[in-house]
Amino acid sequence: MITADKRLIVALDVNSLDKMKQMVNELGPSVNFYKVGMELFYSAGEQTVDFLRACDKEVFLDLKLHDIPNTVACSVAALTRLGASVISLHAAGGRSMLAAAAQAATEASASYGVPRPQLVAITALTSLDEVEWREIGGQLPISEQVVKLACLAQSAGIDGVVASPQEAPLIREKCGPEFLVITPGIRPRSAAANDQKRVATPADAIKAGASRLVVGRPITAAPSPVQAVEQIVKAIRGEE
Ligand SMILES: O=c1ccn([C@@H]2O[C@H](COP(=O)(O)O)[C@@H](O)[C@H]2O)c(=O)[nH]1
Repeated sequence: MITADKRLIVALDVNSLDKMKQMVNELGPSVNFYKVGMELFYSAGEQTVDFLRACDKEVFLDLKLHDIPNTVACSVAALTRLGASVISLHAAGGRSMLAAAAQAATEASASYGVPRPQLVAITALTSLDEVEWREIGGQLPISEQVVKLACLAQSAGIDGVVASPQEAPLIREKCGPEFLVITPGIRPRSAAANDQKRVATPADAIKAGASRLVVGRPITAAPSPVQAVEQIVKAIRGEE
């Protein structure tokens, strides 16, 4: 079995604690970073994070917070207590919301005695193409808006963004090497795109400057999830 690579985050998009445990046990030591999203968190709650932390796995809590500054800041404080390494919120919430969230993460981690989670801002969902983007009022091309939101998030004290690998080079150029760029929309050549529109292969995403890749169905729906992980990790390491 291949050694785990922290650049791969597996999305646990299932609807029960049992299904989550089954996948985590099946993948064993080949994966050390998991994403808990809305489906799993709303189905099974905090126990999901507790289980993963007890297994010594890192957690990206992808709840995509988007509300007024006070509500998001209080939610970040509550989630910080759970011990996730990364928490997401929407860049479109604006500068005040982003700054309040960053401050809440710092204060809550100190008061709960847990490491400060990294906050990442959702830019434009990878399921959107230019047509749907314009339909919701997008004025700039997606890539320009993504970079604009990344710069806004960075200047408000946010640690990184979630974006498509297609925008990663532009974000790197503007936001520098330390800024976290997490990319979903990852599809190995043989995998179906499903509902994703702005996609790239694992190798191309790394070359484009992604810090971490989020991969769900190409692993969790594969005939052998372990083999799928092995292939993706090899691609991340440039060994394919
Ligand atoms: O823009 C975004 C933000 C988040 N996601 C999440 O990533 C995974 C992708 O799953 P796949 O099965 O590999 O498509 C999923 O949990 C989304 O909620 C995203 O896809 N795009």
